[in-house]
Amino acid sequence: MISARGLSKEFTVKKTLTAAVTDLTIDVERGELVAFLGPNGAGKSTSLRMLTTLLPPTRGTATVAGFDISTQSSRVRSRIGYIGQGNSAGHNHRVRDELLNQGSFYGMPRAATAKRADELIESLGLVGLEKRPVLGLSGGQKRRLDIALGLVHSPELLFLDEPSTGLDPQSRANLWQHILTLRRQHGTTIFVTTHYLEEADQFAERVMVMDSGRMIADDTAPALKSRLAGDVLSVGLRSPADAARTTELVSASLPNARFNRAAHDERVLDITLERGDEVLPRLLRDLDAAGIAVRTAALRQPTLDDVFLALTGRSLRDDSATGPGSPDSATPSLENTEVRS
Ligand SMILES: Nc1ncnc2c1ncn2[C@@H]1O[C@H](COP(=O)(O)OP(=O)(O)OP(=O)(O)O)[C@@H](O)[C@H]1O
Repeated sequence: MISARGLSKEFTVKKTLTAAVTDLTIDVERGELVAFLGPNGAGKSTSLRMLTTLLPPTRGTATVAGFDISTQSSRVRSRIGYIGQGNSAGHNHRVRDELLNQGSFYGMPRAATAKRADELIESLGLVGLEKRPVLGLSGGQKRRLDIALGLVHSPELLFLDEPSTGLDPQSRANLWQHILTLRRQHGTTIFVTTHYLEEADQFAERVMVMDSGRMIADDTAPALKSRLAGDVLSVGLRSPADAARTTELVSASLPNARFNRAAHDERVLDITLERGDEVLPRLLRDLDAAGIAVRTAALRQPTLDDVFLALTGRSLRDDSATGPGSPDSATPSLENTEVRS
């Protein structure tokens, strides 16, 4: 469904060159659900915009749904759905009319559009809201309408750029249920960017991780976790100095262990290691013998954030903490900047 080779995009703003995406080479099979992860500014949206023909690549090639993104862009567009960040602006059009308009935009016959609109209203939980102006929808309802709009022309492939950002946990869970149902019913290939690692872990069968414009991992979540991240032993100590002594002591006996201070509390040390369950009792004895008091100790299975930490030495969670749309997020402020590519 997607085959990209060396896809790259550079922007020049005020004579400064930004390599937003460098050498993106991926293959996505029909029916796959792929989560595309990365911190703010990693190049996820730019990749999506190239694959959806919205942005011409600086270098490289790609075919999407069987057609070349550069030379056959209208054929690509007619076969894909793209739901960008914050698609449905608040306006007075009614939900069902929006869907009908979208159908005519794609040149669909009116009767077929009406049938499709009603199917989508049903399957995306918008029944009862058909005549409601878009302005009057909740955040979760708007996102579901966005997805319905992206699906009117029955695309084989759906690109979703951070569909659940800004939604409360319940609406996020609900949105994902709809996405999964669509996929089950129609076999739609789904390519989704998200800041929520748990979502990628739980729902995607394949995870791609991007950092600084480059793809740094591409596998199933369990494979990435077992290959790149060990168990994480989180030890709560009395002081940052005790955390430093613990780091020294543990690294002497476990040279492969990796250490990370919790961002929220300098006294909490996360130790990434293998066979944490076997190591924990011995480690507690050693710390006790060294006179280091342990306040708390918890062992957990690795997460995708641990994978990112292992790959880059940074936490994806910390990088993403600002979230899109926040003052610290570079991309939205550039959205209207004129650029030369
Ligand atoms: N239109 C543009 N003009 C100039 N630079 C841009 C433009 N769009 C993106 N960039 C830059 O390209 C890099 C990648 O941005 P991109 O939006 O693709 O990242 P992202 O991973 O989608 O981030 P986010 O998670 O915040 O949406 C960033 O350094 C960004 O500032």
